[in-house]
Amino acid sequence: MPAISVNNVTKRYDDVVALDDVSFDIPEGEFVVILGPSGAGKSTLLRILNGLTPPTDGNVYIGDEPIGSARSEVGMVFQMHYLIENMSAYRNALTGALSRAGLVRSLLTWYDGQDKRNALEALDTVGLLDFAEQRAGSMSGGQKQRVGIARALVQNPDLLLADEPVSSLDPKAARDVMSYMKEAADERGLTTLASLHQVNIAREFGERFIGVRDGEVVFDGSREDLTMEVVDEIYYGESMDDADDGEARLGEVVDA
Ligand SMILES: Nc1ncnc2c1ncn2[C@@H]1O[C@H](COP(=O)(O)OP(=O)(O)OP(=O)(O)O)[C@@H](O)[C@H]1O
Repeated sequence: MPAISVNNVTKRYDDVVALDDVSFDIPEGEFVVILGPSGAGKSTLLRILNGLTPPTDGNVYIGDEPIGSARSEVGMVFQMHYLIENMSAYRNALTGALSRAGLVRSLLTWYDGQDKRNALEALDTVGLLDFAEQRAGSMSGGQKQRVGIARALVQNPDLLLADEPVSSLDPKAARDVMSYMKEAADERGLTTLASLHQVNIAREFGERFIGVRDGEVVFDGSREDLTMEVVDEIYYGESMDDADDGEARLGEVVDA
């Protein structure tokens, strides 16, 4: 059984078709990168997988459960990390446990010993155990994003979703964050979907690539298949050979 099954999903916002009859399966433990230009539908797809947005048509299964009943199994890392700046990295990571806690425990923000061990282990996974007591607000962008990953891991998800997790970071910090995320996914056998704009970083860490353009899946393949021509097709809707100006526009995307 695939870890994720997306079946004929369409999402309309009034007359905007954000996703148009999208289908794919993802086997357990695969690390998938979603590529596509601004407005292609990447965030919409991740929000549907997280149960935050219902599809207009079609359905999504996480394992054998339809999405909606499986939200706490899904951890999410956002572009804006949404950390509580005046709390320590450890306290922020710990809040990941609340998504699985009952209402009363959540309201009392009461954590048990296992939650605390999980938070420390997750901080260790992202290389921040020595910074556990540091205030999140005083951390670098890359460190904050790693705390965001730790918080998602504390949720003990089966599926990790990341919506442009490194787009606000410089290339070195972006690589660091992606390698911690990949390591965490490998260690824990997590199925992962990350949308990324930096094609070179995507190629380094992705095992499979799904290209989305105008709400449709226009590419689904391996690193070997993700040629410069394919990247241009995903981002510009035409191959380099067909481009009017013939400039190496992939460079714009790679350096973005
Ligand atoms: N809540 C909403 N209401 C109306 N239209 C929306 C809403 N959310 C997304 N859209 C539209 O759906 C389309 C897909 O948007 P989406 O945010 O999924 O794209 P994206 O690929 O994630 O873009 P970006 O890379 O800029 O984040 C766009 O045309 C967008 O304007």
